[in-house]
Amino acid sequence: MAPKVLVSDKLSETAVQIFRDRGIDVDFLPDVGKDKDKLAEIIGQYDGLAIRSATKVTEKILDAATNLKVIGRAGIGTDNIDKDAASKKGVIVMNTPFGNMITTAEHAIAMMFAVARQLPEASASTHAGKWEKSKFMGVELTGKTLGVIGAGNIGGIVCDRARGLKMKVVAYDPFLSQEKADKMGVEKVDLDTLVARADFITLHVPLTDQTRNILSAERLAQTKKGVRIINCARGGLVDEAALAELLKSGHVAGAGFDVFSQEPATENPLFDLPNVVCTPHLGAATTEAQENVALQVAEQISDYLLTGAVSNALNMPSVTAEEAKVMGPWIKLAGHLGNFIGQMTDEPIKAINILYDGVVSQMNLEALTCSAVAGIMKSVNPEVNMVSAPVIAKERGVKISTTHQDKSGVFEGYIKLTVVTAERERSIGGTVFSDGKPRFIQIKGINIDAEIGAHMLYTTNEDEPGIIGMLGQTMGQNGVNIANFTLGRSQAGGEAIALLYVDAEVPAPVIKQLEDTGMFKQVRPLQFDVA
Ligand SMILES: NC(=O)C1=CN([C@@H]2O[C@H](COP(=O)(O)OP(=O)(O)OC[C@H]3O[C@@H](n4cnc5c(N)ncnc54)[C@H](O)[C@@H]3O)[C@@H](O)[C@H]2O)C=CC1
Ligand SMILES: O=C(O)C(=O)COP(=O)(O)O
Repeated sequence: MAPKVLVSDKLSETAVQIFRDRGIDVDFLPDVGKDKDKLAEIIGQYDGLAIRSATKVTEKILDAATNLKVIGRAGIGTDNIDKDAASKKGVIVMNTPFGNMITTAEHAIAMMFAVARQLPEASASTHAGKWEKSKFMGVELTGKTLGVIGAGNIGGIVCDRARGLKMKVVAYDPFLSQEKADKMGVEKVDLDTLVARADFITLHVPLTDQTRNILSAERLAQTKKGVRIINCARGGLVDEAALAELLKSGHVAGAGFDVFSQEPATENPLFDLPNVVCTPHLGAATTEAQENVALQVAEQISDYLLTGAVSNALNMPSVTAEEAKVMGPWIKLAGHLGNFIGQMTDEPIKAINILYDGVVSQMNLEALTCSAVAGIMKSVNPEVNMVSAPVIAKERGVKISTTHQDKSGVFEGYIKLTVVTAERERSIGGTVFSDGKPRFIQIKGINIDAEIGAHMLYTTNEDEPGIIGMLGQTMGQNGVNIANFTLGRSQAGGEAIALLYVDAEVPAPVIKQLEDTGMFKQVRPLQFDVA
């Protein structure tokens, strides 16, 4: 059945066309995002959701989204999505980090000019036939200092354009390296210095717990008299009430706001103040940007739903379509290795180590690790997937480490997974043969060669005669067909293991019968998702 996607915000119809062209069933309901009850009612039908900023993807919506696999944000900011809840539920969250960055940077520059020359008020006055030539005295941008808070993609473009306008640019961004700042021709400063020196301040940070209220009442009070403040990033970054007071007192000379703490904004302390230019979240509103983001988000969602390729995800490592093809069997192997250990382990896991050797060590290890961890967690929670597993593991305090080397010898590559609990350490190794089939090649340090089937039986015993006969006889008596049988024993002697690949789940009484023989140390039925 074709995957189904809901577009719940006003995206360009290009997105709808792309979904259709790619064979995806799409519902274009651009007003449903604003109606949270309706959205909760229908979201359960969809595998994918394409949104802008109007749709709020809350935990409640995610609870109702029982089939959802991916949320695609046609734009940059994802503060309207409960990403923690999405990750826990295994839903990938993607955005389109570059599609509207130029457009938004241009809007910030436009705001700066509008505020510097009071363009909206001068225009309204002229329209009204007033010709108030002496009322609208402006300031030049040339030679002024621009303080950029957040010098990422949009902030970086703003810096570039501002330098073209002959402004001095100072930037505050803890993740901006000195080398990058030098390359951009900006001075890297701390926030105290920025607010003390800037004639114009523009914000380009995401809204997070760290950035909320970054221009607080106290910070705003430290700004230079006559400063002009531009916010085309997110409402909630600036204390609007405090700014309104500073505008009224004349300390702040002007402000340009595209975003507000409450949106849609019908009331705001900044409204009706002179020299405050407001736009209704138009930062990304150009035909070019809207085409870009619609096209990108539709391609990304389609790629994921149809091929497993992941790009621009915020809660999952990227996997290209090419990688998805080459890595597919290895991702499956990592999952099976994890699942084997998960099914063998009844006590809490303290640490997971994954060794990647040979060809596999050159692959996208993050994705492989997510798959292995998901395999482990699946035995306790079948809903876990590659997105949610690392989050759940972290919540439980499980330490995950990886190592890689290139000396695999007989195999082109292999993965060895070790899990540590308070009582013991368990490990299993596997590889993928040229036929593309994942196999287990080492359990407890004992070499084997076992194909992986949906139903298996794992036994351990003292290495002594009669075991194979007992297994074969018991299975036969109970009508369990053995498709494959793999044995191994430790080189030092003493311990032996068997892995049986059986046609159906081994019933509990059969397990009991084997245990009652007293010939086995351990008898475990195992299931693997080999589909
Ligand atoms: N008005 C509009 O329509 C639009 C608004 N936006 C907003 O602009 C924001 C920025 O977008 P991009 O530049 O593309 O994101 P980005 O991720 O490329 O850049 C954000 C920068 O902020 C920095 N940063 C993070 N925490 C910080 C902190 N506490 N203090 C200082 N800097 C910090 C990061 O290091 C990064 O360099 C988005 O998150 C979104 O909220 C984006 C597009 C359109
Ligand atoms: O991309 C972003 O972060 C934006 O804020 C753009 O928002 P919008 O898609 O215009 O609702």
